Amino acid sequence: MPTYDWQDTIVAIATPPGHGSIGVVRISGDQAQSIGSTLFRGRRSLAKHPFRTLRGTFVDMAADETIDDGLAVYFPAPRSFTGEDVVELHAHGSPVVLRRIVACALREGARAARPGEFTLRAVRHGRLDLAQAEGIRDLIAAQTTYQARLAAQQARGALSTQLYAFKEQLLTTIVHLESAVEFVEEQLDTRSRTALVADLAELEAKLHGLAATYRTGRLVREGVSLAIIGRPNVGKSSLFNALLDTDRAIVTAIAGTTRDTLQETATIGDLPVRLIDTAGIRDTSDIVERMGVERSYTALADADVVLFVGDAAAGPHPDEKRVLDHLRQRQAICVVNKSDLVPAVDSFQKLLRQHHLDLPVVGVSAHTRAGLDQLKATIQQVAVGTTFDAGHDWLITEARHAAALTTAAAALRQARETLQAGHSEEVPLAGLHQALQALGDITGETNIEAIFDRVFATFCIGK
Ligand SMILES: Nc1nc2c(c(=O)[nH]1)N(C=O)[C@@H](CNc1ccc(C(=O)N[C@@H](CCC(=O)O)C(=O)O)cc1)CN2
Ligand SMILES: Nc1nc2c(ncn2[C@@H]2O[C@H](COP(=O)(O)OP(=O)(O)OP(=O)(O)O)[C@@H](O)[C@H]2O)c(=O)[nH]1
Ligand SMILES: [Mg+2]
Repeated sequence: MPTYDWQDTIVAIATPPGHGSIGVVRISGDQAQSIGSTLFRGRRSLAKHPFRTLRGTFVDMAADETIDDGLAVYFPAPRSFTGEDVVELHAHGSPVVLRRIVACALREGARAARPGEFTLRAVRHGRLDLAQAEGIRDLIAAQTTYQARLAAQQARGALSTQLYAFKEQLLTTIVHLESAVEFVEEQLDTRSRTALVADLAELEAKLHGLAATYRTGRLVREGVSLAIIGRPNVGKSSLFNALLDTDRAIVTAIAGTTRDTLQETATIGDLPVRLIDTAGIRDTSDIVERMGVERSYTALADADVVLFVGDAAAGPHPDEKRVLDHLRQRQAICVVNKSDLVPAVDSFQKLLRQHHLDLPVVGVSAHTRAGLDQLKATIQQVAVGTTFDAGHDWLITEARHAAALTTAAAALRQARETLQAGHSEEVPLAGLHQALQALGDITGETNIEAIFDRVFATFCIGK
């Protein structure tokens, strides 16, 4: 566990690695201004012009050489992102230049920042809570607009505000019970016990409800894997390309074209999706094709959602039976491709009924793109259910939060049951304090270094 050396002045490149039009080096801590002023030479001094974008040059004192020319900004504490003195140096986006500026700052007494350390300091100085910090991290990592929106709301405190309301409610109950413990004449009568029990049951249901959104929230965060399975030549690779909007996979009229699985990521609706194209499933003596077919079965087994593709022109085929046997108890969709040639949704519905499978069937054409929108909507529905955008105020996207909410709800239940059973107030109080602590863990109020270490290890350096 690293001990936090809060006195150090830290430095890091804040922009992504690689060549760009500009690049930013950020310095935070007591010495930020003096180190920044040593490095940056302009007509106007940083110290005397806070919050101003100043023009000047970056110099390497030891080599007595100008490194680059650029801009610098000084944010005096506590009016900065970290709540400490911060200096930003905006140079050209050359990794060589940026690394050299960092090296100069290190020589002047700064220390290289660890992952997430700027944000950690913002939390430490009360500029953000832990859940907001995680929101910033998730915003940076977001792959879909929906993920970004959710993460930005969390960064602005949307989750923290809800938790705050829960904690207030818990505290009111705690105060009520504590005073019954303190003053014997304020013993709880049966009526107020009943009212408290009802309040706790309501709060417990809310916590459970919020924790339960993680099922969907996890998918929003991690995405779903989607395997495209079917007989050779039904148009799996064509469908893969159509869903990706590229010519990623090779398509030919020859059955057995795809030999190995291919993976690409895409966004379907609001979901990040990992699409997997597979080799057509059939008996074959070709050793390469046979290995491909084995991989198709593995992809079929591992996928969150299976697209079972049939050929409308060819109609249902006896060989399809072996694939259908793998679709029981699975999240799957029957896709009838080549529907531009002949409509065949009915005959595939019949095939499924014969095998006692109840799957949605969607007719599409990878060629004309007809039915693709309906297919995408069906994928989203099968993956996350109908609840996706139906009335969630909020989605929990973080396992840590879901676990803490579940712990809190369990502690509340214990408190409620002991209160109801007529135990003395100390017993339910212990549960209530436990619940309060679990909710506090989410926003980092409890300041447990172990939690901080785990969370901030998932940040990038310079953030
Ligand atoms: N150049 C730059 N852009 C950035 C950041 C940054 O650090 N630098 N951010 C970092 O992730 C985000 C913005 N976050 C920030 C939050 C607070 C303050 C800040 O200095 N707040 C002062 C107000 C300063 C003023 O308005 O005069 C304060 O609230 O007191 C700056 C950036 C996104 N864009
Ligand atoms: N008319 C029509 N033809 C299609 C459609 N989709 C694919 N095809 C044709 O079907 C043939 C096979 O397409 P692929 O996408 O390679 O089929 P596949 O299922 O990946 O085949 P394997 O990789 O061999 O398993 C090609 O000639 C495609 O042009 C469609 O929607 N309509
Ligand atoms: Mg193929």
